[in-house]
Amino acid sequence: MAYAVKEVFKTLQGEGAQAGRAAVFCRFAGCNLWSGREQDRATAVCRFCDTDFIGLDGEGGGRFAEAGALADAIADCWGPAPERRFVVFTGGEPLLQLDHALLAAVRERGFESAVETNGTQHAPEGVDWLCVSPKAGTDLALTAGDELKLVFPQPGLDPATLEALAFRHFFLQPMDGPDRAANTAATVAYCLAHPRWRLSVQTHKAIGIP
Ligand SMILES: C[S@@+](CC[C@H](N)C(=O)[O-])C[C@H]1O[C@@H](n2cnc3c(N)ncnc32)[C@H](O)[C@@H]1O
Ligand SMILES: Nc1nc2[nH]cc(C(=O)O)c2c(=O)[nH]1
Ligand code: SF4
Ligand SMILES: [Mg+2]
Repeated sequence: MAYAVKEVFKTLQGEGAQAGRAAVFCRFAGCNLWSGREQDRATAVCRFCDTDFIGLDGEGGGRFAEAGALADAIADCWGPAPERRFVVFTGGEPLLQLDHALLAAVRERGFESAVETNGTQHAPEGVDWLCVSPKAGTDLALTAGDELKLVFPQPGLDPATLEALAFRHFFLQPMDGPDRAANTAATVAYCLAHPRWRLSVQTHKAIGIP
């Protein structure tokens, strides 16, 4: 299996329950809910995406012919530190490409793995930390995992409809964009009124790191 990767970079996980933890981010190219082209945004299923996931031209990006080669690139990006090795597979939609061979290859190199997914695709066995971020107008294939992280507010997707799902953590993350300040205030108010939900701030944006 070959992998199309936009970028591989090391930073701190900015979001959710693992926020603050050093991680290599492997960002796969492509998504099933938006082409990634600005001219298609208004008609896409997912219209608020904050990410460039088109092409292979980012830092550390490229086409990797097999799992071992991509896992080597991830390990090189992490560097020599032996403890708490952590890779976050994201995109684009990582579950269009992530497979058992790649999960096994990063585990062999000492990594815990996490996935950031829109939840519309099934996940291979062996993901250590599954973060599902549902999108309005889609059907969830993944209804269990470690954290559910809903971008808020999304017209047509009431958080209450997700509360019965089998996740350990329930986060609301303010939708970034022109209305970020108002969306943050609305998210704070929702968490205060519905304590099942916790606020996830995109801390990397707040402090200006990738
Ligand atoms: C770029 S997505 C890639 C992974 C996957 N396609 C997904 O949607 O979960 C990574 C995370 O950023 C979130 N996200 C995307 N655009 C956002 C925005 N404008 N404001 C806040 N979070 C956003 C997504 O919901 C997801 O949790
Ligand atoms: N620092 C940092 N944390 C993140 N957590 C999820 C991200 C993503 O784009 O999937 C992301 C990202 O792009 N940067
Ligand atoms: S599903 Fe994820 S990667 Fe795809 S457009 Fe939406 S936020 Fe971006
Ligand atoms: Mg991001």
